[in-house]
Amino acid sequence: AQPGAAEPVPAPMRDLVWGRLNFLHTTDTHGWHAGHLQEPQYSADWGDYVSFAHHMREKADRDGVDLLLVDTGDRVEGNGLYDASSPKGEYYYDIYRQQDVDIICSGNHELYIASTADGEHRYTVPNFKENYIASNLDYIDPESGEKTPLAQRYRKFQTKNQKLDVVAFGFLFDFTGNANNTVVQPVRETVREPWFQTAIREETDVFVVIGHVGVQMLEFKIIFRAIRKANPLTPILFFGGHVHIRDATTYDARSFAVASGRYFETIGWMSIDGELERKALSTDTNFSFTRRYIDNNLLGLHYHTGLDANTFPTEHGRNVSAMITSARSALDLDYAFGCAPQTFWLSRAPYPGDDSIFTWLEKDVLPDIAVNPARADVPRLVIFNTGAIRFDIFQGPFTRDATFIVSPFLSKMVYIPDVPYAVARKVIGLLNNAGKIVAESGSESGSGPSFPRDPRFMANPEQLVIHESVIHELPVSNAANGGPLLDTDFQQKPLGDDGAKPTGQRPRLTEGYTTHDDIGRDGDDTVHQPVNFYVVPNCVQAEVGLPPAVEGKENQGGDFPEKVDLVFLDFITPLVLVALKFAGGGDYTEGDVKLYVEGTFTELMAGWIEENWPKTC
Ligand SMILES: O=c1ccn([C@@H]2O[C@H](COP(=O)(O)O)[C@@H](O)[C@H]2O)c(=O)[nH]1
Repeated sequence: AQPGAAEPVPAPMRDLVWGRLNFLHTTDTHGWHAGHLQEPQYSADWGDYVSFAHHMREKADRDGVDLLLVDTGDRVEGNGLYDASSPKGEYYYDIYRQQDVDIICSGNHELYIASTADGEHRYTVPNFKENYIASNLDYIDPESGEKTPLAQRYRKFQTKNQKLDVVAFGFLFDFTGNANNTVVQPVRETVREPWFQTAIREETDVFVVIGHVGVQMLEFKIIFRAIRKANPLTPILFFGGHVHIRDATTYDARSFAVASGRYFETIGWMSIDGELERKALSTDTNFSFTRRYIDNNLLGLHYHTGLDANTFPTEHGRNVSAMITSARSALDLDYAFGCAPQTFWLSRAPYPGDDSIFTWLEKDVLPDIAVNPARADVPRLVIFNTGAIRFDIFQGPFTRDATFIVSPFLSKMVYIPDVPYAVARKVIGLLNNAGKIVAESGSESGSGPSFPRDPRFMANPEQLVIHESVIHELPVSNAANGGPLLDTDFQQKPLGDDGAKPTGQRPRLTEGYTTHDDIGRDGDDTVHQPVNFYVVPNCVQAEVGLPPAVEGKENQGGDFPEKVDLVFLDFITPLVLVALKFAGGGDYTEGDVKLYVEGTFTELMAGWIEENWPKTC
């Protein structure tokens, strides 16, 4: 862990179940390779993961089984360690490559900006050579304009100890927001390609499909159906990501799919046991699959390896932690812009509400930063897509690191001047009910105006898959009160404890993930006190220079201006233009959209904090 990181706390644990073929999986790490310095349950760093993988590989070798490491993309954007340097990623590429990842692919965040995709092409692909797979992703060379696969389309290899044959693919969901130096082929087209049809007919013991794709998303189901059609009996293992949640499912009795969360809070575990050699394959062969979501917590990593603070760190792991420390220091990531007076939550507190980060933005920040001196007298509606905020703000120092953790994007505030208020006021509602509009407009069948991007992409990815708030009124288990662990609290062993302590001394539970996936409720390696999750809208809106809205009275005219400036983040421009059309505003185009304030939203927010929050805590 990094110097100053929160000390991990003991918690009740569930063991890992090893099989013949075992996997460790990371996804959507978004630059959090220093770990979560402020959260004890996720404070291990990439160096600790290097040590962990080393010990786990040694165990696999001792037991004659195999262990593979997988990463399913979105390694960048979302933390100062990647975002704070200029150019971005100056330290990240060398730190990330220290882990021996056996199968790796790209996420959408590697592709939003052309220079990030260039970085993937120039550094990560060569760093991981044949381990990098790009089944549906091409790169366009800036000099020659030539389009080539970003990496090989698939990989066939043998495992180290059992010499099992593996055919592996690496996919990205049908992403359309990529910069113009990459091409993402829709998955339904890729599975029809001759190379894919050849690959799925290779002789193999197991197929491994890794992808920056949620395990419940259509793209994985399409791939599953295509492979299964040609291979009725072969096990197919899926490793997914993108939607930032812990999740697992099966597509049939011989397949298993796991997604391992986000932000390096989770190291996913999957194992498969059974007679894997294809010569033994018959309709009677049964396989057993397990999954665990390992908290990225040093005590947990010690627990799963049977080691302690002295025996766990390897020299390589320590060196990687030191690389991260020196990068964080060179980037001055602990510099504090101000002191957050309270914690503001992204989805752990209801919106609107005093603890919601979006209420804070709407009431305090947006009215102050969305100011164009030349138009200061024009009332405005300022629309902000909630996906532009990525993480909570914790009470205490708000650092340079936190600016990128909270808001990593380069979005700027743009506007359309003098929009009739009667039209502009409808936009927020339309954006927040956009799915309905798409359906009602008939655009899915090709008629009527359509949203050029999936409108749900205005919110954070987890909001795409969790549609209702999850509110825990009471602790779910007796253990949640620090009471004795009962059988109903699953098969737990207290961390750092031989289980012999009197029940009164059991550790209290820390807050964290309590995952309920299609397999059950026993996936998390650590038993946590559950946290609430609140659904938030796609967009929120600050009204500046308008009379305070009175419920049901907006239509009464009088005090309301005839025209307003409609201000929004440039990321949602295509969606705002369509919403204006639906609102009866006619055909506004990109040509009507102008820059409203200089600087990125991230810079403006950091500036606001510097001016408005106390300098020290
Ligand atoms: O410039 C941007 C880019 C992205 N977003 C938001 O991020 C999510 C995508 O997050 P993933 O980590 O790729 O899943 C997207 O839906 C937007 O809400 C943004 O606001 N601005």
